[in-house]
Amino acid sequence: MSVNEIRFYEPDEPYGFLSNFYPAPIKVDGECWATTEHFYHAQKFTEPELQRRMQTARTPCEAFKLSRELANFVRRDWIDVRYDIMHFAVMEKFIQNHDLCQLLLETAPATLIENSPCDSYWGCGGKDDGENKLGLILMSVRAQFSVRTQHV
Ligand SMILES: Nc1c(N[C@@H]2O[C@H](COP(=O)(O)O)[C@@H](O)[C@H]2O)[nH]c(=O)[nH]c1=O
Repeated sequence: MSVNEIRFYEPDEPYGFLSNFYPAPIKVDGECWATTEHFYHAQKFTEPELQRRMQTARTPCEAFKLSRELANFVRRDWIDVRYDIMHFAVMEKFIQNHDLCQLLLETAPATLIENSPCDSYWGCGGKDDGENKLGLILMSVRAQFSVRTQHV
């Protein structure tokens, strides 16, 4: 692995704080979410009851699995809105968790890559040719915080 590149995936591995499964709580419109993963999956649903089930999932993995079991109820425009929702969630994660924001800034200028063998949209995918959208969002958020820090 090049020093110019940081790969992350599981929350308990090195750089695991970059994962959405990492326990970094956020509060949105007065509602608390244990991880960005809980929040992200809840946004797939319009029914408050289903959102609640995501919010109260015991682990991010449980929210992930539950959202797949409820695939028939996912909002129709999900593919169109998921990127912006993820960007919002990741931004909030680092706005609201200052220690993690500092760690994120310390990863610069490395390229951040979600090392997911099974996700070629959010991660690098099995053949390392995925879109790595989560890594791109993290770098975009890092750049925004970096600019803010320079102007303080
Ligand atoms: N599957 C996975 C991670 N990948 C995460 O799964 C989410 C993708 O959800 P979806 O858009 O429904 O396919 C997204 O947050 C992505 O970063 N991360 C982890 O630590 N462990 C996992 O097992």
